[in-house]
Amino acid sequence: TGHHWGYGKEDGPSAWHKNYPVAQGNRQSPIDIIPEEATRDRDLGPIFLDYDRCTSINIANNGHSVVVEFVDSDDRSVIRGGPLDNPYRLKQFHFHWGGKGHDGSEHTVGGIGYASELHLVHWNAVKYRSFGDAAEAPDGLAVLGIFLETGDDHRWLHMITDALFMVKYKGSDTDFKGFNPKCLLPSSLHYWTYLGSLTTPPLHESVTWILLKEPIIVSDKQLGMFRMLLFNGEDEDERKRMENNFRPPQPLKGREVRSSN
Ligand SMILES: NS(=O)(=O)N=C1NCCCN1
Ligand SMILES: [Zn+2]
Repeated sequence: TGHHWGYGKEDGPSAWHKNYPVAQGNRQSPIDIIPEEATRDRDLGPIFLDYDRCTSINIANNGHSVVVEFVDSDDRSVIRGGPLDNPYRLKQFHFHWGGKGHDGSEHTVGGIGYASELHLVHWNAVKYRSFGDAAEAPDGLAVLGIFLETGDDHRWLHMITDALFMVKYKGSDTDFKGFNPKCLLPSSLHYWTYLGSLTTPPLHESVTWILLKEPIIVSDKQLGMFRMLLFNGEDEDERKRMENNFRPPQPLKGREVRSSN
């Protein structure tokens, strides 16, 4: 029942438009960011991440990615400033990655991909009464995107990779308390921003994207741990390694990309 979608040949990004026609809309994500074409906007101030009182709940394998969920029943952890008119509440973060030795980011920069991309998903609880309602509104969501580049071990990512064996199969989840995603931020909060969409079905055109220019560095070994996750559930015969769970860049359709100062 329902629309099953994935990242394979038959159910992957090129087929999503059949069940989700907005896939061919005018503000789809991800996109290729061309730095020299981005507008430096003097009115675009800094973003603020007030995560110090965030409350993580669990880590889960939803069959598409690995997701860490947060308590979002009050404004304990929000992103504000920059292009945003309201504070947006942190709801969850998840990753997209490639196969061994292959890039797996969703956004690209000057046509170049990164090894992986971290998405911190926030919703506008000032204007909307639930994440679901916000997800269907043009100013409902704000997703902070952080690129991951391979190099040295990331000193805090092990807190996540150490938990991945507990969520190997689709539909599995385990407690994951006391994790503050502030430890996954690069040193600079300079960013690009543009109006786009969710990069997975239902592909709602409700996201103000904020992409940090500076990537974080993680090791090949740490990234390899994500590839031990499986797309399939424990009850299914076929084992499908979770990798290449990214949508490729979509047409810009005349949109402006702005750059922070
Ligand atoms: N990759 S994405 O744009 O964040 N897509 C999402 N879809 C479902 C809800 C959370 N985010
Ligand atoms: Zn995502």
